[in-house]
Amino acid sequence: MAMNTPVRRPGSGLWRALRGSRKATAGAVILLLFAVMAAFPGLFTSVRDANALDAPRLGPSTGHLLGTTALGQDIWSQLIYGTRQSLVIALVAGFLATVLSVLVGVSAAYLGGLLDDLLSVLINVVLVIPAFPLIIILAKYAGRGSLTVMLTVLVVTGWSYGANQMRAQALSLRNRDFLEAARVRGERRSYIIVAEVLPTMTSLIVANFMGAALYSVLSAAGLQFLGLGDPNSASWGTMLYWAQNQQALQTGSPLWSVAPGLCVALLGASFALINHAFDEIGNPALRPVRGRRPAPAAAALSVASAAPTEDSPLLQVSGLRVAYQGARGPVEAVAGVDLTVRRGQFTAVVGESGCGKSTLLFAIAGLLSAPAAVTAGSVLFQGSNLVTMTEKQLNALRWRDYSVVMQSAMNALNPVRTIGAQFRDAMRAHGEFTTEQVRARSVEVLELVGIDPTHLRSYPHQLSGGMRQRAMIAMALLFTPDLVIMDEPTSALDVVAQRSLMVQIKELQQLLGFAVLFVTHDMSLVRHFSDQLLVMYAGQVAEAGPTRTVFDTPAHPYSRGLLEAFPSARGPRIELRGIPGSPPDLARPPHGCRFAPRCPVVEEQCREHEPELYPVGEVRARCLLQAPGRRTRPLPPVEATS
Ligand SMILES: Nc1ncnc2c1ncn2[C@@H]1O[C@H](COP(=O)(O)OP(=O)(O)OP(=O)(O)O)[C@@H](O)[C@H]1O
Repeated sequence: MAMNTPVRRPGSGLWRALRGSRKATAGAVILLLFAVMAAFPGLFTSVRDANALDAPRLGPSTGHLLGTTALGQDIWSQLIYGTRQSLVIALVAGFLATVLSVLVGVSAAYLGGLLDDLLSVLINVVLVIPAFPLIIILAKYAGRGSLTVMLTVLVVTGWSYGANQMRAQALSLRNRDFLEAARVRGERRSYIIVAEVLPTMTSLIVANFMGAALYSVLSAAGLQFLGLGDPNSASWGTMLYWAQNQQALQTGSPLWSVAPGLCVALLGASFALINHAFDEIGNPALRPVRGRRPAPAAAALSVASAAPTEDSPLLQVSGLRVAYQGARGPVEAVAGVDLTVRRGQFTAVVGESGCGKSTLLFAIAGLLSAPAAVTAGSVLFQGSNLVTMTEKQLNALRWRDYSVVMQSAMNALNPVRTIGAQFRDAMRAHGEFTTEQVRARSVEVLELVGIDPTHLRSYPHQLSGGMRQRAMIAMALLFTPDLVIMDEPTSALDVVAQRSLMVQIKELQQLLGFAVLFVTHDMSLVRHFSDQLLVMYAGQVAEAGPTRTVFDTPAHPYSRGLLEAFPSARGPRIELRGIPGSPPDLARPPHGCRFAPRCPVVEEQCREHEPELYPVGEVRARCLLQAPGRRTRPLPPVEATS
């Protein structure tokens, strides 16, 4: 079963996020004020009848705060009494349109098949019809004046946009592990939709309600202004209609027009603000993140780019340090890593969870986002320092010269776009290509990874996990880059699919000649595929060297511990031991050797002195037992892998 990133469940987190949002607070305050006005108009005006007459066209005074209309009605009172109808239209039409959106969108996505096709066509047809002319026609022929007709018209024209969003969201949820688990548990379909799917869509549903309410308040005011509502009703739109009818602006009564217009705008703004706040909570990509690509530290900037020569390495990482700024101070997840990758070389980075592998990869790919930042060191790729590049410069290189394959293809592929459309986007982001060129290249790379090109028309959920990951690899090869960076691309697959994908990556690498930087916590996976191995522990390189040598004669007790933690398919049976304890808290790494608290061969000196990377034959190991001038004691070969 595929492991996917967790889905936001509603709960205290959602409300905490809302309380912290200035947009949501401002919107809620305005909405609350209008709600109080609608419920208790007597608190705001002493006039009991908004149609009571006084002298016409009076200016603002203490008796008539905003003056009077052409008939002599008090404008302020009309405004207060008009709040109720405008708010009721917004809330009722918004609610009904949202219910319809959820029903259609979620049913289409979850039930699939012919029903999905039919409902999708319906949604798209309603979406492309220009809404306002349709509203005018419907309102005119359905009968002018009735509030029920107005509400019906607003709901009929206002549900389709939301339904499209609901369908997309439900589609992306459909294959999530927790829904799969609910199906396996034998839960009924309707129960899964109500109890499992809908709660995860809370923020989207509320955002949609706010959007539909905004649409209703503006459309209702527009219809009433055009005279398609009840001209005797108390509402802001009707006030606008009469003000326009009696030429308020031209006859010296501007407040008659401006005041209801302002109220419509304010109520609309309150819905828009809350809507946007929910959008930001549901979609973190919308949040304004300052320092999304953090400025590199001065130490990093000081490393100049070097002109590449014939035999200079493809990638040269030197003294790289990356820290996450947390509430308890910085957490150094990458603490001075050196790494060299040559053209066509397969380099594997291994280590336990939390030792800094992914952070290292993200730093190399220029994909770090706040609170992580490179604090020192350089990443020379083809001679240019990626650390000091701007986002624009990185974008020009990324995908053309180096590409990145993420851990879970289900999350990296857009669930509502076909594979072909996503390939096309990736190509067109890097140059001008005709439709034929895009198609030809897409077919070519899909065939390279062994997927039938007809799947260019498939959506991600129509492919198996292995096929999705292969499609991601095909996308990474669109421009035949020199380096492909892979972050545990096989972790969501079963062992058979894992092995077949690894074989395929190796074959492609040999065919096309690109280098691979591959992160995994499973050493056995890369044994037969990688040329060099980088064993990471607590943000540092524990051991680095040719894969074969590290497997045969590990020079660091941690490498040895990792090797002893998995069984060998061949060779004698041995007891699997693993490594006792867990990696240290990187906010407070231990003094001396970071591995000392777990090391089976620890000595007193290890707790006092921090080891460097010492050369041991073909490899380098960060172990004081291997330090020149100290005791050199190669660890015995690991039986299980011999
Ligand atoms: N957002 C964050 N804020 C603070 N610290 C973080 C954050 N993300 C990661 N870290 C720290 O960085 C360390 C390294 O994390 P990283 O994800 O790079 O490890 P990893 O080896 O790739 O683990 P895994 O195999 O589980 O992905 C973690 O142990 C944690 O202390």
